Amino acid sequence: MSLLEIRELTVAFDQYERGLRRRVVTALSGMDLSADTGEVVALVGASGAGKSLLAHAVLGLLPPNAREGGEVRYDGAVVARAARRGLAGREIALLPQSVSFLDPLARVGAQVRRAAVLAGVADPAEAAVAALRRRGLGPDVPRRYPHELSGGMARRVLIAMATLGRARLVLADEPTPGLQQDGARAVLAELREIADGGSAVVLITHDLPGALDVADRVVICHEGRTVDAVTPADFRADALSHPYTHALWRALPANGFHTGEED
Ligand SMILES: Nc1ncnc2c1ncn2[C@@H]1O[C@H](COP(=O)(O)OP(=O)(O)OP(=O)(O)O)[C@@H](O)[C@H]1O
Ligand code: NI
Repeated sequence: MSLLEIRELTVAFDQYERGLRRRVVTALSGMDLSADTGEVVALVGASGAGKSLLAHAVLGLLPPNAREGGEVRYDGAVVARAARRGLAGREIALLPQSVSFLDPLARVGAQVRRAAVLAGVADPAEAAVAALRRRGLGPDVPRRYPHELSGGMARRVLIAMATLGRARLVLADEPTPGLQQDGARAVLAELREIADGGSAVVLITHDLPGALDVADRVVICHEGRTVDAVTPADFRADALSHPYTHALWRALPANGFHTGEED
């Protein structure tokens, strides 16, 4: 049994039109994903396929109008939605896709320190400064507010926050946009190291070549459901059976063909 096992996860949103009429919008219709200690599992799929929703569901972060079905198992047991929030920080670290996860009203230093406290590190203040320094963010950065950061700097702050503890599971939701190519490559290498050090990593990404480089498995989702899971070694035209995965393969730059499906 893997550290994280998601089975047939479904998510539907209740929406109210003109106040009274209720409409149910299905966003996830059956996502399966597992990730074990030592593994990097990539989750790929077009924009809107439901990747971030899956990550948020694991941490019980979906809004109250979201209805959930299926199972999320962590460390061998089904964990109910409300209890999953308690796993955030020390057990599970989220590297959020959007820099809007930063609190606009709090200084960067205070937010990184709070993440260090949640992660249970010995000296949170020292760990926060060290984590920022490690990302090339100098001594003036802790005093800044999020709006005083560039996109790339904000991304590095989020990476610092998600990696300063030793979470058993890291959910990295598109960790590389806004970073230079070298920086992006370094982040993927670091996620690989985190897995090799004994954590499980779920890497949500639009960078399929990057995913094929670092991941042990690539899970492919399409319109709210997982459709395929392949190892990078099997990501070859002659080994792929699912048509959507095949289309992703053809869309790789090396294979010279564009489907227009991906970003
Ligand atoms: N709070 C919400 N209410 C209603 N629908 C939502 C809500 N949050 C997300 N959705 C819908 O769920 C679907 C999946 O969204 P999600 O953000 O998980 O996609 P994604 O695969 O992460 O896309 P991207 O690659 O662009 O980040 C989208 O159609 C989105 O509009
Ligand atoms: Ni997303």
